[in-house]
Amino acid sequence: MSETPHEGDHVSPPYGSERQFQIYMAGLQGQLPALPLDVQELERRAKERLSPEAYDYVAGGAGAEDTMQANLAAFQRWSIVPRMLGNIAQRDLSVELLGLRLPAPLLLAPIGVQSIIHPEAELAVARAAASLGIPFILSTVSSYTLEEVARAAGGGPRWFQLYWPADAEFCASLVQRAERAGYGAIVVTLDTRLIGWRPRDLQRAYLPFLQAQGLANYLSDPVFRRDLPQTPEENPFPAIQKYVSSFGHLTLQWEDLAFLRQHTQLPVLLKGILHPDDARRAVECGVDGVIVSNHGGRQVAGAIAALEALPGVVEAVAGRIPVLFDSGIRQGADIVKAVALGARAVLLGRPYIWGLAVGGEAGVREVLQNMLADLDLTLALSGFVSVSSLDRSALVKAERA
Ligand SMILES: Cc1cc2nc3c(=O)[nH]c(=O)nc-3n(C[C@H](O)[C@H](O)[C@H](O)COP(=O)(O)O)c2cc1C
Ligand SMILES: O=C(O)C(=O)c1ccccc1
Repeated sequence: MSETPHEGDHVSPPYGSERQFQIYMAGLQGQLPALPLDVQELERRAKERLSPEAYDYVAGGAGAEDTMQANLAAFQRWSIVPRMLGNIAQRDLSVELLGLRLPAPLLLAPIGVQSIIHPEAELAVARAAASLGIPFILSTVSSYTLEEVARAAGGGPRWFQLYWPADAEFCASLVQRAERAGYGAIVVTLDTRLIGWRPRDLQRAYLPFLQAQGLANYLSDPVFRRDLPQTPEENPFPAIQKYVSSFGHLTLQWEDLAFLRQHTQLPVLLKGILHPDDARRAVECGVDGVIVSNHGGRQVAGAIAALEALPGVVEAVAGRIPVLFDSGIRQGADIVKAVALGARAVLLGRPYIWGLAVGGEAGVREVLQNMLADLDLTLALSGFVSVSSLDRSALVKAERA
């Protein structure tokens, strides 16, 4: 089994200017980038490849999708104020996170049921991430088992996202499998104990896991399988039924987090924190990190934009544990802004799924390489040589709406 990398042996991404140069030089040989660099254009290309229901499932959000849009708009309300004439020859995008040194303040967000996007699904994503030393967070509802995905990742860093099931013994089984398979942290997603009101999916009556998609970690689990009247191979419906009825653990409360500590040695992070009081509560519970996120606007229509929630959470946590961020990261400047507002690192969501749809493993890698290059150049041109030197002084609140 693979070891997760330790401090010091991270893969350094090449400078953004090197990637730029490669792209221009390849162009002289008549070879243009395989994927659109513009993320909206990339999404349009993905839409052409995907079934309408799979596209809408990924692209859509809760209610009138106002929070999903607000996530992007919030980045426009902060502006970088670049500084000139620093020495920017030597640059370092790396950050320390829970004992790991990451090549950049970037991880891949957990996204479920990727087999609706591409047959290689999470395996392709794991390989692409590992090739760059970027950690990925595997969803509980993955299309391949967490053990299969771990093998695909080789020695690449990986975390496991937990949808905490109602059955405690099954919950323990999942986290222990993740620990054995070399996942380096457990990310407990708190914002999706029920699925949000998503008009696009409801209009099509589309729920991927009702077609037994995304159940790999359930069907491969001895505890989950134990009391089924028939094996899932004989008849998938009892398993689907059991999955649906136990998915959201609606009576779970803060006190129950101690249960995880008793069943795993791994660091625990809470994903979906938006309120400063919840952030304080998380610190009091002894968790190792929080992720500010509104699930890409897929859960509570009308919820606060994730970036708007970030400063309040950072203040409440007061440096005691790392604060991560997702929901709306689309370009290098967005990472700069989130880090300047106090995020240790960010999670990339939908954009890598568009890369997967258009180009499989190579598509994901290209999206990541472009993101890293864009981040490096944006940082350097703003006058910074390291991610760790970014702070609020890099930003002003924009005048425009
Ligand atoms: C299609 C889709 C499936 C997702 N599945 C999961 C999941 O299984 N577990 C989870 O914690 N978050 C899940 N998320 C939320 C992402 O981890 C992340 O919070 C979100 O995509 C960030 O928003 P953005 O993609 O707009 O940047 C999913 C998001 C999408 C778009
Ligand atoms: O669709 C989602 O956002 C999500 O998190 C999810 C929840 C359950 C199963 C698959 C994905």
